Amino acid sequence: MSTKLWRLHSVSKRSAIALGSNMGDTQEILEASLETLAQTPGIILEAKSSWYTTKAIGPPQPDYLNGCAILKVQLFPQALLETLLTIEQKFGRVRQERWGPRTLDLDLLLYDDIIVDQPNLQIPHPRMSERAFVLVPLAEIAPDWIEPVSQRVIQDLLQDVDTCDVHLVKSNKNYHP
Ligand SMILES: Nc1ncnc2c1ncn2[C@@H]1O[C@H](COP(=O)(O)O)[C@@H](O)[C@H]1O
Ligand SMILES: Nc1nc2c(c(=O)[nH]1)N=C(COP(=O)(O)OP(=O)(O)O)CN2
Repeated sequence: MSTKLWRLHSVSKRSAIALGSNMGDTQEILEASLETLAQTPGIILEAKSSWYTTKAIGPPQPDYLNGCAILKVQLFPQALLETLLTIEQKFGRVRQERWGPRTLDLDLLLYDDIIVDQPNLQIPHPRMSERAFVLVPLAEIAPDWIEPVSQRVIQDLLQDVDTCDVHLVKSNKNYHP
């Protein structure tokens, strides 16, 4: 995947992303999408969480496999979003109904401590603080990251959500890229 120079910071920023899949070989898709991200110019994979099965929120559909990753990025937020959407398509993502099933969903959760409110991009992700399927894996790899709107750390936000539908499938504890 090529990256134009104007999309590169000279210094690295830290970003958190969420990964989800409930169609196809979900674990294979999530692992391969991280590999693709790690091979993208301007992106270094810093940490990945364990994988969790989670009950789908939205219309009736299969359970999801969810996880999170921390990236060191030289891409500006819009370029990072564009990269995520391109990788979703590469893995066969088709947009149909809202919150419908998908081979791959990559959401940009956090980017350093900045707040972005643009028509096509909101950071922090506007629904991350209410989603156990995001907070459980994110708390594993970034418990002390401050969510800049609420000014609360991730492990604190996790205390306010019901985690009973989030189950550990594959531990990536002690994973070092
Ligand atoms: N923080 C965000 N991460 C990913 N996508 C975002 C974000 N903020 C706005 N968007 C827009 O949402 C759709 C992608 O929807 P999904 O169903 O989550 O794939 C895309 O058009 C982004 O521009
Ligand atoms: N358990 C679980 N449920 C879900 C999941 C998911 O990953 N895990 N993703 C969804 C899709 O959210 P989408 O990215 O389409 O919309 P958003 O803009 O609200 O994140 C909807 N429901």
